[in-house]
Amino acid sequence: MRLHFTKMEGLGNDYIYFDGINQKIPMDKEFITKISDRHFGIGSDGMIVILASDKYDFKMRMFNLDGSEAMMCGNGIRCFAKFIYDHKLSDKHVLKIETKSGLRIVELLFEDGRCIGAKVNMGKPILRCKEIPCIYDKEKMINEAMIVDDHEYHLTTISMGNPHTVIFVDDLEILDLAVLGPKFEHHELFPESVNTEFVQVVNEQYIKMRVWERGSGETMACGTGACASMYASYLNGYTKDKVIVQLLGGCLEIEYLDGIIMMSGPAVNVFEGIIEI
Ligand SMILES: N[C@@H](CCC[C@H](N)C(=O)O)C(=O)O
Repeated sequence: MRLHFTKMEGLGNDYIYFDGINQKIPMDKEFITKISDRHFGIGSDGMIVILASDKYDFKMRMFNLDGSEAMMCGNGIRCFAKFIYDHKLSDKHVLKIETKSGLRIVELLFEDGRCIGAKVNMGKPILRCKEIPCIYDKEKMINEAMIVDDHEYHLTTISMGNPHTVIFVDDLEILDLAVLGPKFEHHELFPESVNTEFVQVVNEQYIKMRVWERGSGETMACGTGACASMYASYLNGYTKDKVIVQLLGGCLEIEYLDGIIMMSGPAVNVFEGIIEI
């Protein structure tokens, strides 16, 4: 069987995109890990499938590098919307997309008639530990001290449809994420695991972030993680309600407006191809 795919990236957070409306896409762990492998496969942080929705315009399913399915993907949903437009699956400039964490509304951004990115209504950040889920004896976890591997970290835990814990640090560059990331990813506080963001506040409108994603490891960027980091910075009084988040792969603009988080950023095609399976 031959499957058409498009490799796309949002700030270097790259996924393999399949039109699952006009072709039947396998969604098992073996297939996803194989095509995502950077030596033996196409190479990516995971896979995203475009599907028909009975409720909204389209439905997104998103899988991490290890084959686990996630509820939401911020960088992925911008590319998802660009894929729909570029492949003429719809000519709408505002799309209603069904995700595992509910409806997300995406407005395409254009330059010289070309779709270059999107602005996404990322919904309400969730702080209640039970809903994240996070096993903690208080209702919320905002700047709570935790000892992990003999070090004290202060955690602010938020769901953006998927779970995130945000840790403020003085210097991002000295962190050994390959060692530190898995300690949080597999911590007993997080029964469904967690994405961990390490954040350095530069000023009230500018933060830097590195991420250890559950199921994919360190990635160049994480859209939901940037939203969680912006909201954690705002809640802890470090920033205003609109910030630029600088990630390894570039910048996102994140705003907290009327209880909702809005995210704007690029979406880029890398290449298209056919894979024989
Ligand atoms: N890179 C993504 C998030 C992908 C899912 C995440 N690893 C999870 O399992 O929740 C983004 O841009 O938001």
